Amino acid sequence: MKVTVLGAGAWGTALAKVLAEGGHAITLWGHDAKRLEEVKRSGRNERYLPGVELPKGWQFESDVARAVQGSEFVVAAVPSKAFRHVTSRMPDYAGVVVSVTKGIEYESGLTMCGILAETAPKAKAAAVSGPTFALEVAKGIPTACVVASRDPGVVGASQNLLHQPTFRVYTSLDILGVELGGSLKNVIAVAAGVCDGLGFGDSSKAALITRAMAEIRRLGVSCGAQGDTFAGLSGLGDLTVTCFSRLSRNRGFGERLGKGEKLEDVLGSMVAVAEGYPTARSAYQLARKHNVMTPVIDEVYQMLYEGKNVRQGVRDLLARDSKPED
Ligand SMILES: NC(=O)c1ccc[n+]([C@@H]2O[C@H](COP(=O)([O-])OP(=O)(O)OC[C@H]3O[C@@H](n4cnc5c(N)ncnc54)[C@H](O)[C@@H]3O)[C@@H](O)[C@H]2O)c1
Ligand SMILES: O=P(O)(O)OC[C@H](O)CO
Repeated sequence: MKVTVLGAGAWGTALAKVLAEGGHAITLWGHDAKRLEEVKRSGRNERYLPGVELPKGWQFESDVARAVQGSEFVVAAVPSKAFRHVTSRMPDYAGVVVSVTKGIEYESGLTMCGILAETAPKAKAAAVSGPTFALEVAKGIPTACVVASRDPGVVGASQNLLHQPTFRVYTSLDILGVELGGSLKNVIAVAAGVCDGLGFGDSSKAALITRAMAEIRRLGVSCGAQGDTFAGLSGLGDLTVTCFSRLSRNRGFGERLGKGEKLEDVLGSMVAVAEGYPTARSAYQLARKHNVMTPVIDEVYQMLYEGKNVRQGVRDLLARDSKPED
């Protein structure tokens, strides 16, 4: 198959490698032509995937419309803040677009496939999520993910495309649930990182994850997703790995805040995207819109957008009224 990958960061490059190893012809698009040229020249993407040798024979393209022309599949792996802009440059594309971006647009409350329906209405949308760190996937370390679409034909074709010996792909028809699971876990991972930065223990984190799972499910179901989806790879799977892994940018972001670094300094020094930062604001707004109780998301939002002290945030979470576990 001819596959275009939009996004030459860690995840786009890692998936392009997986797909190339599966025998597909890759065109890689990146918004930074100079960096793309460097990847082409060196056969590596050292900035985002250090030490990983890339397969040969890829096409490199810095124009979106040209990049997607003639491709049966597009994998969209750009940061959520750029998703609307990038996909609006392929308005007539009518093949399958698999979004692997995790986020919720603040202005519209839409997930990436919701945006795609506006920017590329002829495209057939699918979304991937699950416990998948780019560096691990690029090194062939086994994992599994879920691909979702409302169209069973699209979901089957996307599964066939992505499934590789060390990259196991399950299917789902709950595209909203899969997208929300992958997006909301990033906000919780920031909270998990704060716990690490404050020197809390594994028990603290397990308690946080379990209670956060309840609120992700509540919010997701209120938005129209299926509750069971959040017990799967895009919910429990992705939440667990992101909250515990040393590789997670979102967890690491929270850890630095927990250790007392200033938000502006942390944001200013990050090379890679931490989607939990913008998603905290979108999720907080979504929870208000649907009138859903989201105590962990609310605390993360207040720490990131209202200057709340991280220790006070933890104290307030623990001081909430006693209640039954539901
Ligand atoms: N890295 C992972 O392990 C992983 C796994 C699953 C999902 N994701 C998701 O994939 C998406 C992309 O993440 P990533 O890890 O590849 O990010 P990254 O930080 O590694 O790379 C970001 C890429 O986006 C580019 N970029 C920055 N601003 C842009 C703009 N305005 N327009 C277009 N491109 C722009 C950068 O040049 C870079 O190539 C995120 O939503 C992330 O949550 C990442
Ligand atoms: O490094 P993070 O925190 O962006 O997480 C990457 C992936 O979403 C993990 O599945």
